[in-house]
Amino acid sequence: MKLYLAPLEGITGYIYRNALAAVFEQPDKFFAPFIGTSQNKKFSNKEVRDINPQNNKINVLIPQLMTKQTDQALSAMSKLKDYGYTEVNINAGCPSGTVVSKGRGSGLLKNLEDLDILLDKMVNESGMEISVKTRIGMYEPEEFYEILEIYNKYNLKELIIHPRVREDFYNNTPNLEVFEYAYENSKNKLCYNGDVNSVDDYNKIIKRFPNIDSVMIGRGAITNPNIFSEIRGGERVTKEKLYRFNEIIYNDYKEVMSGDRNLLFKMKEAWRYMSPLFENYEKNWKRIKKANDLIHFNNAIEEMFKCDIIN
Ligand SMILES: Cc1cc2nc3c(=O)[nH]c(=O)nc-3n(C[C@H](O)[C@H](O)[C@H](O)COP(=O)(O)O)c2cc1C
Repeated sequence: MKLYLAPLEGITGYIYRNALAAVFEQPDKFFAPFIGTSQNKKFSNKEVRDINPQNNKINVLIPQLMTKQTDQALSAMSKLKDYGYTEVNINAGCPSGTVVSKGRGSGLLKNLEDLDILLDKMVNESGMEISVKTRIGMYEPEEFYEILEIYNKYNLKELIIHPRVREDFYNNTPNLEVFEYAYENSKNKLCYNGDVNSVDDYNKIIKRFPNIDSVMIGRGAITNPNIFSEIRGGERVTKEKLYRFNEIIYNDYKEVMSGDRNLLFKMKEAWRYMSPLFENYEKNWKRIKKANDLIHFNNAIEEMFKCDIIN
């Protein structure tokens, strides 16, 4: 079973990915947070930094496009090819209002004719392999039956399913019945994504769906970046490794970010997820959240590291 790190915009950029790979066992693939397309678009400096292979000291990176327009998609793909990429992932899952209103992300699932045309061009004219990361619909899980018919028309590298509808955002629980329908009817290789936060969660998924090809983990891996190793039978995450990981992202963000405020914001975002790994974390997480300068932040982190890791 292959393991993937999900893309998390604002969190799993190249600095984060490199630190994960330097300290912990790597997943089989990392997916980069989305790049949005637009007319005559040049990649921004930030986007180039993120996907430039020279900046990515990890085994495999798959770039992701947030797109609706075929001409824009093809143009972005040709640039990605110039960086040496042979595979691209399409975002058909993002639930954000500004994205969906433009018919992108999970908004792609509103108009299946357009989705069909987009996939046709990307699969047949780009010369790249295409994978799709999809939700199961906009409003109702039953939408997925028709959506799967579209995906089944194409030879995708893989189909990654986060079995929630757009209206769920991140609420409710993943719909495993609909995933089961995909398991029985997808012509493409399947990857499961959604709420895998522990080795137990992972085992439940692969017990029920033993023939899937891969499992993608997002928030569970941001909370515990050692989760890939633990799933493969490795030891529980240690404080020493987390300490090193924290040090690396702190120093590397510091180098590229302008101003302490941005660095603080970035580090707090990571610790929002990581804090619950520690016993009685609430008090120290509050201190981290409240820290308005780096001295207070670092003191709060030192206090957090005095606590044990939960088992
Ligand atoms: C802060 C945040 C940013 C995300 N950014 C992206 C993104 O850029 N592309 C994408 O396909 N999904 C994105 N997602 C969705 C995740 O990749 C994943 O599908 C979702 O969190 C469910 O998996 P999980 O329960 O393992 O986290 C994002 C989710 C979060 C919480």
